[in-house]
Amino acid sequence: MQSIVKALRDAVAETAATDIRAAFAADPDRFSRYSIGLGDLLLDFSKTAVNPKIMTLLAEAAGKAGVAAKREAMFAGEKINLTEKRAVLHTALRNRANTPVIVDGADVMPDVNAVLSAMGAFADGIRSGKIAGATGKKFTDIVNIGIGGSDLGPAMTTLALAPYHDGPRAHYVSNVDGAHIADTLKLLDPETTLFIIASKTFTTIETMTNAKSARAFIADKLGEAAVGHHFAAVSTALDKVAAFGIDSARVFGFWDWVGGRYSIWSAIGLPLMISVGPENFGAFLDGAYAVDTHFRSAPFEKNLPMVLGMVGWYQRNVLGYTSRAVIPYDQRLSRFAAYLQQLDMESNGKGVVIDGSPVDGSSGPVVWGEPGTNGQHAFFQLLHQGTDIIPVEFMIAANGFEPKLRYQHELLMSNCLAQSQALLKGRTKAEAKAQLLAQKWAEDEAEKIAPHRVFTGNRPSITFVYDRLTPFALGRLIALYEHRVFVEGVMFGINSFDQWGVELGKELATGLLPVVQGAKGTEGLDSSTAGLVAALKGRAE
Ligand SMILES: O=P(O)(O)OC[C@H]1O[C@H](O)[C@H](O)[C@@H](O)[C@@H]1O
Repeated sequence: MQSIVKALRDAVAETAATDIRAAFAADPDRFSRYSIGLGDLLLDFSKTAVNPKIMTLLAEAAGKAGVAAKREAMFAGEKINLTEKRAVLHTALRNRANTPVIVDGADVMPDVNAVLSAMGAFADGIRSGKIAGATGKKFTDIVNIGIGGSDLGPAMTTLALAPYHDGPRAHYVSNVDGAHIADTLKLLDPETTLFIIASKTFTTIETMTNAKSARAFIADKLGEAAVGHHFAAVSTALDKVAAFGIDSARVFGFWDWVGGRYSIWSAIGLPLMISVGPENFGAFLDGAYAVDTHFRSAPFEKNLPMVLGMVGWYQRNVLGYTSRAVIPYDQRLSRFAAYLQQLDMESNGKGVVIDGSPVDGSSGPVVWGEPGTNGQHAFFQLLHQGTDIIPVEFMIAANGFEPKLRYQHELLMSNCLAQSQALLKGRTKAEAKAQLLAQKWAEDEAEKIAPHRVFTGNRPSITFVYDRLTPFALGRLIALYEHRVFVEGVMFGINSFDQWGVELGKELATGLLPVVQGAKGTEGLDSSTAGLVAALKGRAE
């Protein structure tokens, strides 16, 4: 891969690829050349440092790394998650064609369909009031207790699809900090609250601890016998769920071939389904399926996940950009960056390639972001004038859900476009000075102040445009990013589907609990950790 990285670096230098402004000036067709679509979704990557030579080399790099063959291995259920010896089949969960998907000699689709229809029946029952609380009252609130992949997906999507929300209110408790569950329960009536305990492993300490607090909330107010009416669970570990005491009729399973951060399409999506109804949940799956089909069939230069992934890899590994900002101009996508942080950074933040040797070059970038326009009034300063180049990914719908507030949507759209335009265009010192002079600044002062008002420009961005944030559009957007992570992971040569990097901290926390509780001393700890334990103890009331 290093030879192609070198070829790309040479091409960047020879073609002055990072002078994106000049590329626009030289080519009036640049937008149509470097924007591609899928249905109403448009991906404009013309404001990145690509040109014909770079695109040819990126296609060659993808070919050399075997991206297409590895993609097919994933879809076919091969055990590409080698360190956990598992298949990677979140795509089977939205395989709307229902074609067989074989794992260990058996088709997984009958099980996938059975869980989906059980979820649908349960969601309908909760929504209609047919399934009610212990005192016969209809559920007005559901509380999902989960963390990581068992929280971020449903929490992000429930917020994103608020206009479709006609079921009970949905709340999400994830943090082991008692403040989270306490603040949530304060608002709720136990008689009308349903808890969904979501955990792939059903061992995660945060979730198990919050689940016990929720259990006490019901048992204390309504009695032990009421507990069964107020709990449901989602997990791959059905034996552990049974041990917790949740009735098997209210347990929705999934499988070890669904990674936590890829599980929104599984029963982990139950709170979303209860919120927006099974039909809208189906449309959400349809959107993802449309991307799956496209990813497998579209030619490289028209393939959205391929292009997004290869441009991302190029920006990270060839151009050396260390982070990327995801800025939806869509308030309802305000948790999208948090969701992508797990999807991308837990998948591609790795130090070794598949054979265990160190990554040659870089692996995944830091992913971060906040919705626009808010980000503009906070950290955009650094995006425009900071010393690091940070590629930005904008997203904007042509239509909101508030026709009476169309003017606000027009402001939103113009701000989104203005930001990518400003990043590209910049402002020269001469322009800055001329502006100051026009504002009647003295010549010598204008000369001194002008550098502060210079924008280098040529800062890359990608923009997504879509009709409206429907369930279908949301499913499509998430699946697009999932496959982008896949493409980049193949290019980095890593296993995107394990997460060993989260384990050490968990092990150490288990060891530190008795120290924090005072049952064990601080001997053997480094002096910082021992000092911090003492500082906390010294302040405990
Ligand atoms: O669903 P669970 O088994 O409770 O896991 C919840 C989360 O915690 C783990 O530490 C992993 O890092 C995540 O990938 C996972 O989504």
